Amino acid sequence: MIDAISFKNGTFRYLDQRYLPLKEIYVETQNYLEAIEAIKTLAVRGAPLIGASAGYTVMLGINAYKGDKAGFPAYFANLVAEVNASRPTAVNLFFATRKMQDVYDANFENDSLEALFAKMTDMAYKIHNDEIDNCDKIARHGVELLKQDFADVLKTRKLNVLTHCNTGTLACCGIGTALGVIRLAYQEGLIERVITSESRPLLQGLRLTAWELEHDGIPFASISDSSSAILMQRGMIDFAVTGADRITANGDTANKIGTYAHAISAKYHGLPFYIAAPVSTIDITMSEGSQIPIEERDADELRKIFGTQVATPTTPVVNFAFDVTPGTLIRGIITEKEAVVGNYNEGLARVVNG
Ligand SMILES: CSC[C@H]1O[C@H](OP(=O)(O)O)[C@H](O)[C@@H]1O
Repeated sequence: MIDAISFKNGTFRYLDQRYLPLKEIYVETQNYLEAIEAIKTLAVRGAPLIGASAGYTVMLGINAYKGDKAGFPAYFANLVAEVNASRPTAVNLFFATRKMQDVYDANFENDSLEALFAKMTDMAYKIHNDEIDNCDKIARHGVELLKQDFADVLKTRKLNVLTHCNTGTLACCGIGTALGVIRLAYQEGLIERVITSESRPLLQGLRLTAWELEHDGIPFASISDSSSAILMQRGMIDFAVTGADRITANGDTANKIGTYAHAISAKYHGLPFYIAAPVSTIDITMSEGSQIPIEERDADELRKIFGTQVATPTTPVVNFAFDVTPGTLIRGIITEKEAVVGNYNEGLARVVNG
């Protein structure tokens, strides 16, 4: 499996995804500010991977602390605030720093700093390992839902699936969320071909998902984001499944920009649209999607294509990195605990609190 991130002997190591698929460049750092920059610049990206990286980033910051116990609370509070400020939409980041905060809250008073840091290190590894395990469970629940929804079609043929952005090992630590469902479905003979939309402007689909599928030998074709409607119209797509960065209590889902357009087109063509995501992506403190902070990124991400100027430097740009798909457009939200089909307020509360 691709080694997207790891943490060993106080060093955070990551595959810099900005250079994929043409170059595989690994970076090692013990500096938490460098790790934060890697998250900000999408050198490491993908909601579950951002969460795992945030846990390790907190560990880098803790390991750099040279003061006494009395000074640690203020240092730790600032460290968590800096990590939380790296990217606003993927709730997994805040889920991870919350888990590290919980270990601090439960143990700071009675533990030495050394004992506390050992427990926080364990938590950082747990966050990462849990996301790896979650992918396998999500994949299983997703395949069972596909077998249920396409029972008749699967008697005579395999399915063609659209996915957006990258939700594989590069984004999720394990086999992936949406791409994990696709990988297992392919292994079990359900999938004919994967359609990967390029995911402008940073091309996570064209660069990263294509690289992972090519690596696996799974049949696929890449398309421009605006091509999904004609492929649906021509019967070249049977369903779509994507990941998520934040899912609110009613099932509204923030994901890579372009997801909403695919979901509208799927609805128009009568095709099911699924979301695959771990429970760490569900934020039931938010009742609906309009509350989700949507990251706006630098205008040059559109004006340039990987360093090549394609628009004038003064071209006005609106560059939302995510959009929100209403739960009403989503057939099912597939988590590691179960696939929630409709009635999201009740079902998502069940998987979060259960
Ligand atoms: C399962 S990864 C979730 C999510 O993260 C990606 O965003 P980014 O590449 O900006 O980190 C994309 O929205 C994926 O679907």
